[in-house]
Amino acid sequence: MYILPNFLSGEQCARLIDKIETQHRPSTITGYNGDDVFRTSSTCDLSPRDPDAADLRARLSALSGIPESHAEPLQGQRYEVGQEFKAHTDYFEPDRPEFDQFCSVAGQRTWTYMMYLNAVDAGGATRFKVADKIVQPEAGKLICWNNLRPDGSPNAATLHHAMKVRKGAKYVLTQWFREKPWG
Ligand SMILES: O=C(O)CCC(=O)C(=O)O
Ligand SMILES: [Fe+2]
Repeated sequence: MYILPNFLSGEQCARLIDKIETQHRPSTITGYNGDDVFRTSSTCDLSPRDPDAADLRARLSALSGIPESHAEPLQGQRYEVGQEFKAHTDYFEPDRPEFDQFCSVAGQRTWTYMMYLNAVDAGGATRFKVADKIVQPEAGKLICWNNLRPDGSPNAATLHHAMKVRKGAKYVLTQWFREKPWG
């Protein structure tokens, strides 16, 4: 895992928080596991034509060396007090029925690039249980990791939990990349 503080400017963070605030829907998960409170946050789908989304896609592509065409649409997440996303991985489980539906065109998710847009008053850290690492939200901080091992198999050590916000709100932006071009 890599961490890059101050990847986004304060102005860009504020502008993106505004966009998430004006447009968000309840978050979903790709494989229902019977837990209705597994992911309680809201999600904002940013248009690929949004100037900030386009700028970040280009910057993250340059940083990662992954072609822009492999980028999923940029997503914002918003957590209120008590909201969380329990321990999960970002790759799609190869043995689950939804695998073909989600991976048939663009393939598996490879790298996750996640940007924190604000510091949270209390709570809201991202805990990597297997890697035994806790990352604290900080405005503009980028964290990234590869969801796959060198041989292309899913890396279970990327398991992570967006812990409950205890005070204030939390906003993040996530850019996921795929093995093949998106759409
Ligand atoms: O909000 C976080 O700290 C993590 C979010 C996350 O893991 C996800 O959206 O896949
Ligand atoms: Fe995640």
